[in-house]
Amino acid sequence: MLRRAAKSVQKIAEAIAATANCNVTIIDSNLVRIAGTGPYQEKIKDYTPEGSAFIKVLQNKKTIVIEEPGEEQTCFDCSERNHCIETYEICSPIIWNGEVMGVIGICAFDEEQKRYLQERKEQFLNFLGKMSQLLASKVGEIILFEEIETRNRELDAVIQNVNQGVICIDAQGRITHINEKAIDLLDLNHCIHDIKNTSINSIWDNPLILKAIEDRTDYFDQEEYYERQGYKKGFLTTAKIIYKEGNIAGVVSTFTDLDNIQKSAFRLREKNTDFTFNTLIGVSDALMQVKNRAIKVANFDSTVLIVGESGTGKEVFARAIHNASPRAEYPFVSINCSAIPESLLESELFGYEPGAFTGANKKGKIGKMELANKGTFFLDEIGDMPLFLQAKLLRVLQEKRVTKIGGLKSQKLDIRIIAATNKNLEELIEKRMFREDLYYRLNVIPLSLPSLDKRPEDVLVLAEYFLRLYNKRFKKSIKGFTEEAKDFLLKYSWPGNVRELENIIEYGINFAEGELIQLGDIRDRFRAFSYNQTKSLKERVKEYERETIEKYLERYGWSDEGKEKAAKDLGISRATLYRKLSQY
Ligand SMILES: Nc1ncnc2c1ncn2[C@@H]1O[C@H](COP(=O)(O)OP(=O)(O)OP(=O)(O)O)[C@@H](O)[C@H]1O
Repeated sequence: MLRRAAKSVQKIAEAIAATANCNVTIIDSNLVRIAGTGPYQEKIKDYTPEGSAFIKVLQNKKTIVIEEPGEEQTCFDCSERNHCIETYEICSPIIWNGEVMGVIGICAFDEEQKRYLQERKEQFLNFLGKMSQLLASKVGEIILFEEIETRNRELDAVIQNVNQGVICIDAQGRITHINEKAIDLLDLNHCIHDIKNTSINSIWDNPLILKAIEDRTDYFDQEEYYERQGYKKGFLTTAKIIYKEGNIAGVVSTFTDLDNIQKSAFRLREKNTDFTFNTLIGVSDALMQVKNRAIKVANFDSTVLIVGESGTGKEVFARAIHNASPRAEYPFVSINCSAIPESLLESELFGYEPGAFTGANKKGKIGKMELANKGTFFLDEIGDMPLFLQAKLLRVLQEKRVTKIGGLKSQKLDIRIIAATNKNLEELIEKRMFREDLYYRLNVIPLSLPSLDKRPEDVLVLAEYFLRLYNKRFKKSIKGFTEEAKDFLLKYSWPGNVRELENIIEYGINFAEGELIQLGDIRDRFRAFSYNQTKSLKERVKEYERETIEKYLERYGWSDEGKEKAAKDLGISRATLYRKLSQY
């Protein structure tokens, strides 16, 4: 420690030497001479003689006075005993935090100096004790300062390298720290004046960091919008107040680009459901025609309305369109209008401000439409949207702005809309259950997905595709299907379309024991096929489906939770279950 403060230690040694009119030497706890005056100056950095009195001072943490150097017992072990040039010496330990960090020695080299020290021995003992304390605290201070400097540099490196904007202000709102990322995010790169020490107000109108001071409250993950000279950006901000003795000393604010959060949230969420036109399987003309149309429209922002029976692939088409569009880097957010209770659908779509209604989350909520900003918003089962929301949705689509429930300010929206339904919207319009104006707004590019029974060429191609998919997922290596099983798959009417086919292949892979999936491995899934000969296949499947759903709901209960469990066990989405419930 003494070595780290060597320059200051030498200065203190010289000051003591001048006062005492003698020479001074200071050694550290490793017996290395750190400072010295007179003959000891040239011995700085050398080790002190072996067995010298310094070792005893270090060991015993006590001052030693050597009246007759070389003659006293203290000197008997010293390697320099016979060549000692000193005539008198006082050695005192330097103690810091209870540890000896070194020894300070005042030495006389002639009789005059000896007498001078001897006569003022008590005074010098006292003086040396004080000097040791001073030295210890000085060294401690230097080391503390060095450590603070190192921590500051580390902190600065962290602040500069985090992928978030960081701004620190003092209690008066003056910027004390701002990192490069913040400068980038706030578009301040071309600012000529130094931003540090200026008021935050001069670059940011009404920022959350100042609100934290006003409200004496920390803010966590708040949405905030920055606007300056035509440049606009949305952030997710956290502001933390720093207190000193109960008073606000400053605030540290960290903020992240809302766009990036959406992108990464989207990446995390969507990783496993990355559908592209390449993963849209099918060779039939009927499918290829819609696929080609979809590929053509993917590049443009036009609204798409996908119509098709349940399980025909409406959602995968929507995802493929999104992934092939310039919006692919941004979120694909979907909402199923029939799976969410009417009362919640509005807040799911538009979000709400803090305290908008009783029972609402205190922090408010971002609506799904806003979450989809810059990306694609998929409105599934649009035919099930209640009329009052249809009117609101229409307004949002017309104005391209959304207002949260309980909010006053509207937010600009840049989203592409893809809607889907398995209902006949024209019929719903006639029954006054769907707004005609909304229908025309959505039906810009209609895509009609053919049901699987209209494209038998796709059945085996899809079956092979799902076989590969689930082989990989379940680490199996089933090679294919027996002729009998293939024949059966081709004859079946597929009321549940591709989803049903997928479920059956997954089921078959679970039960197959040989290299090929046999009819016996999957027949159980078509139990309706084997009885009630007077009914058509479709009717029998429906009957079986109804019975199965009923059985599961009897088991789990008809509550929302029960329905969720039943849907999970049955391998269908909650939306499909609700639809089937109303159908049956
Ligand atoms: N052409 C296809 N290629 C590969 N997989 C497909 C295809 N069509 C549908 N699927 C699969 O079938 C299942 C059902 O598809 P999807 O959910 O898109 O249907 P949907 O029409 O939206 O159904 P619902 O109306 O019930 O919501 C999904 O697991 C999907 O992966």
